[in-house]
Formats: sequence, C-alpha cells, structure tokens
Amino acid sequence: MIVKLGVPSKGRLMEKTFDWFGERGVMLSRTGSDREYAGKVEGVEGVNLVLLSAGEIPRELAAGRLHLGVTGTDLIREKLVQWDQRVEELAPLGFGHADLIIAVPNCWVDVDCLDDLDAAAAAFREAHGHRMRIATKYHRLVREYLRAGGVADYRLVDSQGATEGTVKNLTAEAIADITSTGETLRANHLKILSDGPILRSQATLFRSRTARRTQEEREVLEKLIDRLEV
Ligand SMILES: Nc1ncnc2c1ncn2[C@@H]1O[C@H](COP(=O)(O)OP(=O)(O)OP(=O)(O)O)[C@@H](O)[C@H]1O
Ligand SMILES: O=P(O)(O)OC[C@H]1O[C@H](OP(=O)(O)OP(=O)(O)O)[C@H](O)[C@@H]1O
Repeated sequence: MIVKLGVPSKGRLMEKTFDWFGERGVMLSRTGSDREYAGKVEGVEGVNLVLLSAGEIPRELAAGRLHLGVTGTDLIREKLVQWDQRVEELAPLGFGHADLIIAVPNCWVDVDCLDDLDAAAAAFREAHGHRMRIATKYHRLVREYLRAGGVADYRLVDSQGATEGTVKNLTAEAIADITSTGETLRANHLKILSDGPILRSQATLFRSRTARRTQEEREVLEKLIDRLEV
C-alpha cells in the first residue's frame, strides 16, 4: 500500500491545489492525455495522486480509501454526518472561498431576512396551496439552518447545477447555493438574505480518521505533513 492523496480532478480547485503543494516542494501533475485522470507526485516518495470529483472526496476520506484529500469545507459538512469524527481538518488552503447563502427574487421587497422568509412562506402556502420551493444541492446544511431559524413551511427541490436559474424557470421560488463574486446572483435578479451566510467555505486539506495505515504509510504521511508544514 501507498499513501493516497485525493485532489479535485479539474478546474480552479485542481490548479490552485497543484500550486499550493508546489510552493511547498511537493509537485503534483497530471500525466497522460488531457482526458486521462492520472497524475503523479514528485518531491516525496510513496504518495499516490488520486484525481476525482471534489464532491466525492468527502466520501472517499470517510471510507478510508484516501489518507489525505483536498476539497471545500462546504462539501465535507454537507456530505458527512458528524464530519469531525471521520476527518480531521489539517489546513485551510486560502482559495476556493465561497459562501453558502439563501437568496430570493429582488422583487420580493418585503423579504430581507429569515424571519421575513418565514412570513412569506406561510403567505405563499395560503395563496398557492403548496409550500414554497427552495432549490439546492446542500440539502442537509439548508435543512439544519432553516430548522434552527424556525422556518418550516418550505420544500427543498434538488438542483445539482445552474441553481440560480430555477427561479426564472419557475421550478423554485428561492435558492440556497454558494456564491463567490455574486455575479451569478445579480445576473439572475436574486438577493441574499441579510442574516449572514449559512456557512463560509474554502478549499481545505483533510486527513482521514478512518484510513488504516501500515507503519510504512504512517512514516510517509508524517514526512508529507512535515513538508507541507501543516
Ligand atoms: N464560484 C466559485 N468560487 C469559488 N469556489 C467555488 C465556486 N463554486 C464552487 N466553489 C467551491 O468549489 C468546490 C467544488 O464545487 P462543485 O461541487 O461545484 O464542484 P465542481 O467543480 O462542479 O466539480 P464536480 O461536479 O466534479 O464535483 C466546492 O467546495 C465549492 O464551495
Ligand atoms: O458568485 P459567483 O462568482 O457568480 O459564483 C457562483 C456560482 O459558481 C458556482 O457554480 P459553478 O460555476 O460551479 O457551476 P454550477 O452551477 O454547475 O455548479 C455556484 O454554484 C454558483 O452558481
């Protein structure tokens, strides 16, 4: 066996993760063709690079199939029940910043905060005979947040992408999604509730608490963690 490091396989998170490790003397790179999800690690012996979807890294860490992994804190908290018992946060990486927020149409002038949303939800049900729909892929985090905020008259609808478009497409009345620059919300005429984000996320290096380690793997892990200074 060899130490397995999971890194997002594409896009901004992959590139910035490669840079972050590179600055610490651990060179990560993709090998093979553009479409082949293979990679290598140089600078430390005995580490295998596993390229996979950011959304799958939490599950792989929790199952012990990865020793280390980089993904967003939002995905860890959404996908793992009692996440802190299954993974350990080693270091925030300083990129991939995004806030998980709830947003409603700009034209809902009476809705500014969660209490207003609660009132609007009750009025909506009264007027339409069904519950207000909130589109999201963050089901667990949104449910917990709304429960704590005392909002109950709603229904979540699943949206795995282009979530801000669901309001215009009339498949939801509100959304809960991540925002970074706010461009996508603005372009879709949505405004954020003023209570503050459900969660602030950034790319983070996690260690699996469940992965079994041989003595040799333990030593490689220690060496890698030392090199990364985390
Ligand atoms: N616009 C953004 N700016 C900064 N970070 C973002 C942005 N969008 C998403 N992220 C962060 O990037 C991580 C991966 O996001 P997402 O689940 O959308 O993955 P993806 O790139 O669609 O990949 P995949 O579909 O393969 O899982 C999440 O932790 C998320 O918070
Ligand atoms: O605040 P902004 O800077 O506009 O970024 C926010 C957008 O970025 C993410 O989408 P992504 O690009 O990952 O596409 P997706 O909708 O397919 O998830 C997120 O889901 C928002 O839609």
